[in-house]
Amino acid sequence: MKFTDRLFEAVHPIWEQTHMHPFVTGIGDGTLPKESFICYMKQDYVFLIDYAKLFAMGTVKAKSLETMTAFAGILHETLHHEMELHRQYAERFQITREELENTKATPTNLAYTRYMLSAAHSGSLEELISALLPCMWSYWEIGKHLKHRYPNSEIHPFYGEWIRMYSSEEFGSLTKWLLDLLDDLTEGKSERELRILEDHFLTTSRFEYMFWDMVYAGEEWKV
Ligand SMILES: Cc1ncc(C[n+]2csc(CCO)c2C)c(N)n1
Repeated sequence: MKFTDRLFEAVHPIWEQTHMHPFVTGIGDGTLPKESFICYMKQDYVFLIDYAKLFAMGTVKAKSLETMTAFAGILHETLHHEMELHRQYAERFQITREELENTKATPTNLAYTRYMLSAAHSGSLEELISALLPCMWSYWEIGKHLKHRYPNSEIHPFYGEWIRMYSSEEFGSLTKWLLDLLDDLTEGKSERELRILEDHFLTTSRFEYMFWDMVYAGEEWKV
């Protein structure tokens, strides 16, 4: 069994709940209040600034020029393509780039990015990939799920663009590349090592769920 098949089985209950989360279903059926979505976009923008650094660290830890080039490509894609989606949504609400960039990350957002950056700093390339993988894989799954469950969601005047981006073949092939790389890197690894990777993967999968929940609840610093 491929290591990523094992991860897919283990994460199934978390993803089932994620797909049913009211924030996610609200994007799908178009009922999510726009203010909630904008709050998510702002938190996600500062999340992506930190997250992009993981790809930069991937270029440093890569063991071949091919892998190094691929990580540099995803880094570019995130900064120029994915974050452009956020900048465009913000523009529709007259939110300036400066305001977007200066969004104060919530406790959950910070905990999530710090967890990944810490695993990436102190761990192997496999650890780095296992920690960052749910971010890409879960969005690809959500994009496909929403497109299938809500057939008109792709053409929704506000949320359609979001769904088209995350269900796109382009995002799918980036995720598949990462899955193949992790399967390659984990071949022949001991059960003890695999368990550490699975633990990173499940922890950040739970953080993905918490990110949706945090923007739905409107989490803020209390003092
Ligand atoms: C909390 C959160 N989790 C996942 C993504 C999705 N995402 C982030 S980077 C990347 C790959 C290439 O840009 C993808 C799919 C997000 N935006 N925010």
